[in-house]
Amino acid sequence: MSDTIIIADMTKEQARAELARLADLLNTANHAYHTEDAPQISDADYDALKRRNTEIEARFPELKRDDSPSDQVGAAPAEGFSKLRHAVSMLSLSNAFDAEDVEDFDARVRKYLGLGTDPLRYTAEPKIDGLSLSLRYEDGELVSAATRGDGQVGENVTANARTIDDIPQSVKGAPAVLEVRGEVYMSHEDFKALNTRQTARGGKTFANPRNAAAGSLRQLDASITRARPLRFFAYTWGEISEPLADTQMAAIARLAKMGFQTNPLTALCDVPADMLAHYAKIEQMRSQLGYDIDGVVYKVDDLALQGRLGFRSTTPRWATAHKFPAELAWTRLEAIDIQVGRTGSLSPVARLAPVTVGGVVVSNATLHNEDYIAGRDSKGGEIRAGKDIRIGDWVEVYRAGDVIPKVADVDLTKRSDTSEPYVFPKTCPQCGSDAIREPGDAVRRCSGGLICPAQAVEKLKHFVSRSAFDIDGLGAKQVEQFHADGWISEPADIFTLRDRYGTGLQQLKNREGWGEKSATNLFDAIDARRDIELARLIFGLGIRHVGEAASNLLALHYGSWEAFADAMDAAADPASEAWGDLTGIDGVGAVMAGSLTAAFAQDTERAAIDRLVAHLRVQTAERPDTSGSPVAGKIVVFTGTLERMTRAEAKARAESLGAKVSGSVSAKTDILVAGPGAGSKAKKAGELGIETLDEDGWLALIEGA
Ligand SMILES: NC(=O)c1ccc[n+]([C@@H]2O[C@H](COP(=O)([O-])OP(=O)(O)OC[C@H]3O[C@@H](n4cnc5c(N)ncnc54)[C@H](O)[C@@H]3O)[C@@H](O)[C@H]2O)c1
Ligand SMILES: [Zn+2]
Repeated sequence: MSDTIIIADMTKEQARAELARLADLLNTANHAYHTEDAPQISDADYDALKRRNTEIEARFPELKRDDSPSDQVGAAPAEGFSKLRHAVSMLSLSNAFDAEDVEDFDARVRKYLGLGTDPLRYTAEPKIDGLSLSLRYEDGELVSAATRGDGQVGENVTANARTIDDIPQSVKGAPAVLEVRGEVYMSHEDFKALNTRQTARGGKTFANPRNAAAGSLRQLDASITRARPLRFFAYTWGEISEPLADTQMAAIARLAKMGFQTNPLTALCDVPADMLAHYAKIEQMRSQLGYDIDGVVYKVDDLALQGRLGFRSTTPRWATAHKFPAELAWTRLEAIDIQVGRTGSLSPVARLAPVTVGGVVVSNATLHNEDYIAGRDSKGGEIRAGKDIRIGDWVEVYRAGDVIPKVADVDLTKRSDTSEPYVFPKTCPQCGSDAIREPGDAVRRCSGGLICPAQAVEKLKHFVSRSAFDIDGLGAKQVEQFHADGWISEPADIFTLRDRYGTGLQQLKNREGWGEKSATNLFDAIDARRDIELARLIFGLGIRHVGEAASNLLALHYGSWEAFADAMDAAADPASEAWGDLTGIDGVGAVMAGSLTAAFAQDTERAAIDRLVAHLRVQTAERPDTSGSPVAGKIVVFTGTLERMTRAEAKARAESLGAKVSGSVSAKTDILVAGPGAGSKAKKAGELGIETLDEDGWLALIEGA
């Protein structure tokens, strides 16, 4: 908005045109945010536009439009939902952005009430970044649930609300009519897991937990909402047949007693300084809460005073939202380090002059890969308007949810004339081997394999990780130490540690952090892992593309280490039957198969695997006992969208019940499980007369098995 006119200099005509432009922009933004759950601009930009609109209206009150954005709350209910009219409107909140705004709020309230300097109490509580929901209970039973909509009429989401664990179906000790209001939100952990699941099944991912919560609650099909882990905090109420209490604090305590979740960070404040102190405390805790908040809400505690203060057109006079500054900051990029991963990937990391972003000190940020640094996406398109990132640049850093900070922008006006574009290394900084970028891969990789110390350490860390060998007392830290001291350089070395260093325990015992007991425990824990499940061994090898789920599939398919290793050798020839058998496993594609056979065919890598296996007794993978399972031996195909489990979960569960999961429908197929959007497979199954179930039907079939 660099070319916008300063409000003080505006003519009436310019103001009229500007108000029209802002109404248009804000309308579009509201629709994208509230109706589509997919904002097109940042909240900070939206707030700035809205403020500008208010300021122009304040200077030219006669120009205020009938459809002024200042008089609007949210957006009208979306098509498809039935509508519910709120008995008491659901409004927005006025905003405060700094200490002065908070003091002004207190002064306004006092003036309105004619309180002078008499004591006045407020509550202060986190502003949850989700979407508001109104729950209506009649005689203690939940009868309806509605979103805010435009404040007067919301969307009927009763069936969806019933799927949320935090929302009681019935409450004891409530007034005959009780509308409980609060925020539906999604935790960071659940948000991440949801996006992972969505990616795995090719569904849409969400930009942030708020969008995910809104998109999940506002579903026409409640079974989708059920599959999404939503949560609810109660913080206010609508229509009530009798008062809950005399104060905000006591009313919330009563809701908590009825079984609603209420926020534990709610505090009573006697003066604005207390409010600011609580704000600072909450801001400090923000990154550890596990869910998104975007500010602190202050409310007059005395409900009689709330009643006297009442409402403006879109906001109560007795409350305000003190917003956190955007989680953005500018700082200097001091260096770019290259980290080498387990599979040799070279990952650039920005080393930053330390800066506080949203209450947390940040000194590193990810730069993803060389294209990202150059200002391009993986398809060669421009990002950041094509601006590249150079050492010495001033960069804008942001945090989204609780993930690693990222670099959003570069300030070219502060770039030094002598700076040069960053040259991404073409050799591995750890071992000097060529770093190669395969066509179609965004990542450059070290070709050094096991001679690369960085890859070796990462491989060792992976080897001892939870889903692999999971050796008690041998975590990432110990592995790094042992590797740095030359005690271990490959997994096989772990199993000779006792022979090499255990005599008298002198050496290990003398190391920092180790005593005789912990040393003995470590050796024993290592010995206990000489008996290992085939799936853990396959996963522990750390072969690229071969994850935990695939390792389980491979173990079940081949049964024993010998059979597996022989098959990998034979499958080196893509014309072989073994290759066909390998790629025929549902869940193993050609890319994974290629990666597996290459690892076995590569001499040094193969030798290291053989050295490891020589120390192990690999258990044969037992097919689970499936006698009595209704689907044992059946060939099952999944198609369409599954809403209550991921495809991988569905497959794993079916296999654990003795079914064979196949990727395509044929005359041999016994059951087709078809979710919404099932296409040709469902049609074919119909033609072949194959039993077809929906997801619920399938779950009912295997229930209790
Ligand atoms: N990026 C965009 O395009 C876009 C568009 C529209 C709105 N927005 C954003 O949405 C917000 C404006 O929407 P709004 O009208 O809902 O105002 P708001 O979010 O600033 O405040 C009102 C809402 O706060 C919520 N809330 C959370 N915790 C609360 C608590 N403890 N007590 C009381 N209320 C609590 C309630 O849902 C209430 O409806 C702004 O943050 C704005 O940036 C962004
Ligand atoms: Zn290397």
